[in-house]
Amino acid sequence: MTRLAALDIHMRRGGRPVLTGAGLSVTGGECVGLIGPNGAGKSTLLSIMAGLATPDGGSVLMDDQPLGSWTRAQRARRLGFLEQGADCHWPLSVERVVTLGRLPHANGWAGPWSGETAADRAAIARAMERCDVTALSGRNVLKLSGGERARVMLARVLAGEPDILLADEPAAGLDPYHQLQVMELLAALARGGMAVIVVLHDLSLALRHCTRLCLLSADGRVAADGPPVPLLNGGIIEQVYGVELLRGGHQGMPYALPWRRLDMPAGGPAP
Ligand SMILES: Nc1ncnc2c1ncn2[C@@H]1O[C@H](COP(=O)(O)OP(=O)(O)OP(=O)(O)O)[C@@H](O)[C@H]1O
Repeated sequence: MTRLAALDIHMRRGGRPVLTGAGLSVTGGECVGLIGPNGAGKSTLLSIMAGLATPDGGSVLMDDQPLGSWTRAQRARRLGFLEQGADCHWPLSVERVVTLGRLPHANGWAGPWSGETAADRAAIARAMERCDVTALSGRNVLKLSGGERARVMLARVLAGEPDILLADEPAAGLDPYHQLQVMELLAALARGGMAVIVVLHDLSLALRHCTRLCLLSADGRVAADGPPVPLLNGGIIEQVYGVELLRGGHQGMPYALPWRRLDMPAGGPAP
């Protein structure tokens, strides 16, 4: 069954149309890469699917029921949303920030850091380990590097053990090791049954780790939606981004590097 679906979404922002009939769905076991140029509406679509923005037209269904028919608490337990550039502005320890991710499960806690159950503590520890932030546990989150903080914010979402994860550029700002680690984690979560949608700008990460790609074009529509390799070979990605891609393969996996803007001469920029 489709776990989360956005159907025929229309949305205006700042007085102009951003999404013009976009649709996207995800089932358990899928890791869907949402790609497209800056401003195409990827974050807007994700926030609509998370129930944080109301579209001008179209609908969002969770388990085939309108998202609005689920209570806030039900949504919070099932839908994990990592917004673009998610951050924490309070001087809390890493462990406390991650613990906040358990709030949707806090049946009558006296406070956010008291009365956690063994299940809460296990989920917090697992999320921290998966995001490689266990060693940072006692550190003030405001004193971490940007990339460390990004991993803590992902751990906070995973601590809630959602069965749908919407992650907006979780690899942005991470070093190559942690980019791979985060993408391997998302792919593994999907293989374990989670429904994952991840916004990405790195096409090689998207090709390698996603089971499907959804390409939004600048006019706010879905230009293509399907398995990564045929999508890449079809040329639509290059057309929508306006770039030539340097394509290759390694160990049976494809990669694609932005090589040349299509509005530049074939030899590239003048020296
Ligand atoms: N609060 C807002 N008010 C006005 N316009 C907005 C607002 N939020 C987003 N927009 C506009 O909506 C369009 C889509 O923005 P969105 O953030 O969804 O794009 P995106 O595809 O995620 O881009 P990026 O790849 O740069 O993150 C952009 O043109 C943006 O300027």
